[in-house]
This record gives sequence, structure tokens and C-alpha cells, in this order.
Amino acid sequence: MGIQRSSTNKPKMQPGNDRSTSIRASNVISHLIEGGPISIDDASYDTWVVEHPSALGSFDQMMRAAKGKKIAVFLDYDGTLAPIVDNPDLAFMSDEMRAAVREVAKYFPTAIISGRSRDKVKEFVQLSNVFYAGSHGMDILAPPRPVKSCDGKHHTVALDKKGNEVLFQPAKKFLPAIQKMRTALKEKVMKIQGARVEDNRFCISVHFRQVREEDYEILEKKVKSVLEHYPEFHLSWGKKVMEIRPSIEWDKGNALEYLLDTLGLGNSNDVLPVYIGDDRTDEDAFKVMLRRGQGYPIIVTSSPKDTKASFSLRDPSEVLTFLLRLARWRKSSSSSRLLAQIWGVSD
Ligand SMILES: O=P(O)(O)OC[C@H]1O[C@H](O[C@H]2O[C@H](CO)[C@@H](O)[C@H](O)[C@H]2O)[C@H](O)[C@@H](O)[C@@H]1O
Repeated sequence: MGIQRSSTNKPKMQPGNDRSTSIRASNVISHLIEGGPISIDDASYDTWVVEHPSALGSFDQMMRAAKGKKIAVFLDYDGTLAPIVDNPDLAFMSDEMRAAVREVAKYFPTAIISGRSRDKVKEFVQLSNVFYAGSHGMDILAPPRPVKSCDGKHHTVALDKKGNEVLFQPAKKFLPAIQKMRTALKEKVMKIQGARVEDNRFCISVHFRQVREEDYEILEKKVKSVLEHYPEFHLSWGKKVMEIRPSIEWDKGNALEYLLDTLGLGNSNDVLPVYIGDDRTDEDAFKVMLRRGQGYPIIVTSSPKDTKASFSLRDPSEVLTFLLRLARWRKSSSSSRLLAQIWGVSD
């Protein structure tokens, strides 16, 4: 583990950069910011979806290939389990979605991997049968299975009070600096109407969804002027948000592998991770899945986007349908297995 990069890595903010903006109507820069580059030409969703087929349309095929495999489910929060809304404090998931996640987690090990703080995402999700990874995977509460530490330097592993869960916080040493930076950022941007600094524990989000377009540039300058004093941190761009985090080689992809390890599935050839996410940071997990040659990376998007995902879902309502089908599939295959055992036939 070491310093990854110390400066910004994305172009300037531009107006109209919501990921839901149609690629046909938008400029390319806007997609560089929120979703990753895609060719300027009229790449329509219909063309794009051929390369990234709908996980609903492909469901039967996916599940046929999953037969006999150990499925583990990984879910992003904002834009995946909850729709994107103006006020990040009000990004609630629906009761239906909660019930669906609960149901899925009954049958498969399930983890939520979010950019939010672990406490915040738990507060939103309110489920006790899932694992939570906050701060883009830099704060994980997982079961105490054999832990494969990366290099033993940055990693802090501690048992919780009950001794039955392991807290993994590879960026713990950065906390004092993060707190100082958060205070500085709040002071700097407080006069910009609509700007909002969110405490995500091991990272900081500076939101500009409610900032006037003419103030984007000054906001970006102010944020960068604070970041200059913190060379061990870097800035990345999400959906109308600037995210500042420690430059350690740890992202949602590492978190996915860490969770697989702690779930005892790390070395298993027959494991099949299903990862659903909508954001640039989820691409880190998709890359890991591609490298491992395992699982179903599923992107949530309603417009064409450059992605490593193999499958797609349009929006959280399709995520809901997918999760319900997944749970139902498992339930019915367990009942048929049981019946087969009772009747002495193989399924
Ligand atoms: O990894 P995630 O769970 O997807 O978290 C990524 C960021 O999500 C949140 O911001 C986004 O959703 C907000 C609520 O819908 C929206 O207002 C904002 O514009 C989006 O960027 C969260 O507030 C951030 O802290 C997370 O980093």
C-alpha cells in the first residue's frame, strides 16, 4: 500500500452533468465528470445495451450459469438502492427496497459498499443481516473470518465489543487530517450558496447539486486551495460531488475482495459475486471482478456510459425487481432441491 496520487484527476465542473442526462443531448465533458467517457457520436441506449445487456432480460441465463455456485451480493447505496435526490440527508430507500435486500440477505451473504460513512449508510438501510462497508470501503464491519491483511502497515483490525465482528479501517491514521480538512472546507465554501460538505468519516464529499452553475468554478478553486495543503489526499468526481479521500491503494474493489476473504469465499473457484452499482467508484469493483474472472458486475444507468460492467439495470426500481427475482429464484431452487431429496431424485 502507498501513496497513489496526490492531485485532482478529473476535468473542471461543467453545468448539466447529471448522469441521467441523455448522451444525445449532453456534451461529452459532462459525461467525463459523472460517468466516464463515451464516444461523442449518437450512441443510443439501445446500441449500448447490446454490449451491457439488461440483468432482468438476462436473468434466466445468468442463473442457469450460477447453478451450484456460491453467490455473494454486493450493493452500492446512492443511485442503486435509493434514487438520487437533491439533499443527501434525505436519500432514503423505500420500504420495498429494504424488504427486498433483507430477503436477498436471507439466502446470500450480502454487503452494502458505499461512499457514505458506515454509520450513515446503516442508518439508511436499517438491516441487521447485511455487512456494511462505508467510506468507499475504508471502513468495514465484517465477520471475524481469517483476515488476509494487505501489508500490515495501514490496516487496523479490531474486534468489536461483542467480539463477533471485525472492524477494518485501513485509513485510520488519516483521521486527524481529515477532521482538520473538513473544518477548513466548511469554512471555505460556506459562503457559496447550496454547497454542502458531508462527513463520510474517512472521506469528505463536497456537493454542488444545489450550487448555481456560475459558482461551480469558484467552488472548485476553493476546494482545491484546501486540498493543496494535504498532499496525501486526492480529489475525484462523482455525481455532482467532489470526493476527497486519502491516497491509499484501497477502494471498493479491495473492499469486495476483503469481504470475500472474510466470508471465507476468497479462494473459492465456485464463488459468484453479484455487484450492483451506479457510480465511478463502483468501477473499481467491476475491474476486480473482471480480473478474477468471476461474477456479474451490473451497472445502474439510464444512459450509455463507459463501464467495465457486463450487465445493466436502468434505475433503482429495476434493482428492486432484480433483487426480488434473485431471492425468489433461490427460494424456489431450495424448495425444488428439498423436494428432490424427499422424493429421492436429483434436480
Ligand atoms: O457509493 P455511494 O453509496 O453511491 O455514495 C456516493 C455518494 O453518494 C451520495 O451523493 C450522491 O447522492 C446524493 C443523494 O441522492 C446526491 O444529492 C448527490 O448529488 C450524489 O452525489 C453521498 O451524499 C456522497 O457522500 C457519496 O460519496
